[in-house]
Formats: sequence, C-alpha cells, structure tokens
Amino acid sequence: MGIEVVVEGLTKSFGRQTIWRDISLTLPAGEVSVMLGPSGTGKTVFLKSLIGLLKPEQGRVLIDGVDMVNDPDRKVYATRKRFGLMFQDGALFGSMNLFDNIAFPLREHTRKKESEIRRIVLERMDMVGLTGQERKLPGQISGGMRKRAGLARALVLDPEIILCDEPDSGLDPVRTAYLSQLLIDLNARIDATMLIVTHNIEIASTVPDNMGMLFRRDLVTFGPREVLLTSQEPVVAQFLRGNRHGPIGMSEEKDAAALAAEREMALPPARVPEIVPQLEPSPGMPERKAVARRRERVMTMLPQLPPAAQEAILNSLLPPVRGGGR
Ligand SMILES: Nc1ncnc2c1ncn2[C@@H]1O[C@H](COP(=O)(O)OP(=O)(O)OP(=O)(O)O)[C@@H](O)[C@H]1O
Repeated sequence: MGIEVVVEGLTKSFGRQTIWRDISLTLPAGEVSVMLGPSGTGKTVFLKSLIGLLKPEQGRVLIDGVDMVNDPDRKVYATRKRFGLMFQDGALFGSMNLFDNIAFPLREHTRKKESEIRRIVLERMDMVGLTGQERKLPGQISGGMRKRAGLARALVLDPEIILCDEPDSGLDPVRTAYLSQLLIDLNARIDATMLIVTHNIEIASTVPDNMGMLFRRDLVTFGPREVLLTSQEPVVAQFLRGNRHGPIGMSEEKDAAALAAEREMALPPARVPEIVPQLEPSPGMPERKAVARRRERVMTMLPQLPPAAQEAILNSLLPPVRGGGR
C-alpha cells in the first residue's frame, strides 16, 4: 500500500521571488490527488520539493518518519527510492530503446539479474499497453507512447508514491481519456499514493479522490474532490470553466484595473457545473482499496465541509440506480 505524505508549513523562494508560502496538506495513503493551478504557480517546484530535489526554506515533508526537507541526504536518498516519477516529456534517453530506458532504474539502483529485470520491464510495459514496442527509440514513437513509457519506467521499482507532472501535456483529448483510465487502473492494481499535477480539467474532474489548487503563492484549497468541484471561490470557478473572466489573467494575475472593468460589466453569476462521477477501474481490474478507506475518512470530516460538497459526497455514496445514473 502507498504511504501518507504530510506537508507542513512549506515555503519556497528563489531569491526575492516567493513561489508559495505556508503550504500544509496531507496526501492520504493510496489515494489519488490532483494539484491544479495556472502556469507558473509553482506546481513543479512543489513536486520537486516533495522528493527533496528542491529545499524549501521553511516547513517539513514527512514520509514514514523522514523529513525530505531537513533530514540528512542519506535518509532523503533512501526515501526517494520509494517514489516513482513521471515527468512532462517522459524524460527518456533518446539513444536508448524503450526496453533499456525502462530497465534503467533497475540496473542503476538494484542488483537484480538480467532475467529478473526482463520480467519486470515486460510486465510494466504490458501494464501501460506498450507490449511489442521494446526495441523502438523514443524518437520513433508518439508523444502519448512516450508518456506511457515514462510511466512504465516510474513503476519498475514498485513505488509507494507516484508523482506525475502534467501527464496530459501534448496529448489529444482521446489519448488524455485513455491516460486518465490508465492512472485509475494503475491505482487499483498497486494501491500507491498518487499526486498528479495538471491543467487538464478532464483529468482533474474524473481521476482524483482529492484536489487542490495553487494560486498567488497560496494553497487555495486541498481536500476531497467534491470540495473543489463545488467551490464558488472565483479563482477555482474560473479555472474549472476555462473562463477569461476572473482573477486569473494571461500573466497569472490580472491587475486591479482589469478586475474593476470586469466588475463594471456585471457578468451573470457562473453556473456551477455538474459533478461528473469519478472513473472506476476497467473491467477485470481489482477494486481500488482506496475507495473504502476514503469513504471512512471523508465521512468523519463531513460536518466540517461546505454544504454543497457535503451534498455531492452523500450523492456519490448512494448506490447507482438501475439503468444508469444515480
Ligand atoms: N531552479 C529555479 N530557479 C529559479 N526559479 C525557478 C526555478 N525553478 C522554477 N523557478 C520559478 O518558479 C516559478 C514556478 O515554476 P513551476 O515550473 O513550478 O510552475 P508550474 O506551476 O509548474 O508551471 P507550468 O504549469 O507552466 O508548468 C516560475 O516562476 C519559475 O521561473
């Protein structure tokens, strides 16, 4: 099973530029979480801070008793092996075929025999639908295949935590839908804790158990998916609808004059979109163990959640009505 990641009071700056401050959240063990946010709000910096590649000035990231921010490098390196990382471009070595790319972490970090490495690599390639593509070079395959190869490589060391940085970038809507299903199936199979950074509303609204959003150096919200999906917070509503009207501008934040002009226009209040049901594992896949754990967890926090989120959660727990729908 995956492990919990506890983030406490994290603040990161580069020189005089504060990227975000005082971020606290918990990625529940084995659940899938998404972090949204306009470009440049520091989502990638956040992922890198979780694995100790970047060091925030304040706060802690606790994983099974190890603090990825403040503990000695030896402990941080050991804990980093419990992560699987999928970067935006797949981060594959261009001169190596897919088999060798995916085998790389096993050859680098373990003493496994080649026969064992072959078994693991072929199994992970099968999991992401790349069987038969072992000899291809990254330059000979599509962007979607490169992403899946990156995901296969992230899986070879049996990670307990998987971080995916914009897994959808460069993919068409159909490939993005396949990838969303693949991420849910993966969670059903290995029960790892997953954090996905994305701008993609399709992934955000169908894949995660939990969602958060970074904006203006703050964590706007983090919690059960229903909280963000029913939020009336202007920045969240604007982002979910892909609307030009609201606090997010071309350069992340609009200036006060542009916001005042919008208010003058007296736009009608935006409609809250209906919550689409979360994806279920494909037929033949095991049940997601996270579902029962999450249900228990969310029910205990229910009274503290906004009424719209409470209602959406209770609706999602009702048994489906025969003939589809709830
Ligand atoms: N190593 C670094 N040194 C200095 N500044 C950096 C460094 N890494 C990132 N930044 C700055 O931190 C800010 C946040 O970058 P980051 O890549 O995390 O944003 P993001 O939310 O992932 O954006 P996008 O959605 O466009 O990928 C940017 O202003 C970037 O220039």
